[in-house]
Amino acid sequence: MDRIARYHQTLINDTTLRDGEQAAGVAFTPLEKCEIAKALAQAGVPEMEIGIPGMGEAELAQIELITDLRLPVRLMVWARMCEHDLRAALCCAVDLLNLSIPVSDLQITRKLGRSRAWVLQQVARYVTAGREAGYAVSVGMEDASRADPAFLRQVAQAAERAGAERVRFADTLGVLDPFSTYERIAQLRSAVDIDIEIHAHDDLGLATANTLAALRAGATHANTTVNGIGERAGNAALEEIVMGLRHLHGADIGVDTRQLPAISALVARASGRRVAPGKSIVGEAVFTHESGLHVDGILKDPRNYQPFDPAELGRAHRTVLGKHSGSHAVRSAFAQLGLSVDEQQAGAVLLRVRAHATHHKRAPSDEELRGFFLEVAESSGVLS
Ligand SMILES: CC(=O)SCCNC(=O)CCNC(=O)[C@H](O)C(C)(C)COP(=O)(O)OP(=O)(O)OC[C@H]1O[C@@H](n2cnc3c(N)ncnc32)[C@H](O)[C@@H]1OP(=O)(O)O
Ligand SMILES: O=C(O)CCC(=O)C(=O)O
Repeated sequence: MDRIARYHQTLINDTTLRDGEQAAGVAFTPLEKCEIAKALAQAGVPEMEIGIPGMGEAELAQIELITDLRLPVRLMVWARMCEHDLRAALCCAVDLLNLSIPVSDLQITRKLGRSRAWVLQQVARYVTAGREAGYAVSVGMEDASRADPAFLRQVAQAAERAGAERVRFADTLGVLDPFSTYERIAQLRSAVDIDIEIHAHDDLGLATANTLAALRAGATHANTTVNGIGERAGNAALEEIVMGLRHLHGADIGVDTRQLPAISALVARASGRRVAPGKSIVGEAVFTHESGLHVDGILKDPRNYQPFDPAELGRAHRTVLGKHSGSHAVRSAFAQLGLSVDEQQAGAVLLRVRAHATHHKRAPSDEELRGFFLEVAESSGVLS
């Protein structure tokens, strides 16, 4: 299959409701979980990881509320490869079990106190058990990025032999870059025929870049979270992956991007994690322009300073006046207020705008701009 055709098959598995909720201090109410699941489904996200059954009754009840919604999406739950978690997971009416096991020598020995041979046995045993119970199974390879690549291949092959439909390559600590991600996923791709999901963390700010690199190398699924929330620095952001695939890889994966800002706001409210103004795609300020040359360019043709059309997100460009404004911006701002200023007056207003911005650290209001206009007009004798 050619590269473009493959990207069009890329599927999002959104884990806002599992890894997203693992962000320290985040705890969704059952209603919030349902609202987020509904919003994601409505936007066309095809698959979601919705919780951890092994956490007990309350989490199981929340999972059931979501499965009862009968959303047109595949649902997954996360479980360790142990009897306790498997038993709990088998209570869930979901399509997919993600059965997780650490695969780096460090975590196998220092966390589990086990051996590689034990890991391979667990994979065969738990994948078989999940399949026999009638579920599709993904094997979550925790800390895959720090694992010996040869052993990782063995784990993935054991998963495939036992009937798993997918392996999840977890860069648990966000320690890869796009080049190393590409190599690791390409190696895995040549070792198994089953689906490969990339789960990238953002500790070095590379989760989105690494996810896109993994997809280019042959991963079929991308694990994302809304606003990139998740453990520590978080995960690859849903909105970045969807827009990145569209604009960098020419692949539209069927997610309605106009719904992303509202979903971002919903998750920000429910998680208590505010979205930074400059957060790509969904940040409040990412289509707001102040700098003189940029505003001049935008006014002449928005494409001069437009990585993509904000209308794709149901958003629009906005210009504001501030310390870095130029005369075209000033004259345009006044024209919008129905006031006309000449070149010289624009220069005089600009000095006031700069002083105002430095002092108040915000753009002047319309009222304040009218005040500047009057001051400048008076001092230039227009109103005398
Ligand atoms: C990288 C990731 O994000 S993986 C997802 C992690 N998510 C979470 O931890 C959030 C939810 N977690 C929880 O609610 C709880 O931690 C539970 C319910 C999963 C487990 O709780 P508890 O049993 O009380 O113990 P605790 O949280 O300390 O778990 C540690 C145990 O799990 C074991 N363990 C860790 N990962 C695995 C695994 N993939 N397979 C089997 N056992 C595992 C540890 O070795 C340790 O076992 P030990 O007691 O024999 O030393
Ligand atoms: O094992 C998995 O499914 C991945 C778990 C996870 O969240 C991680 O490793 O960061």
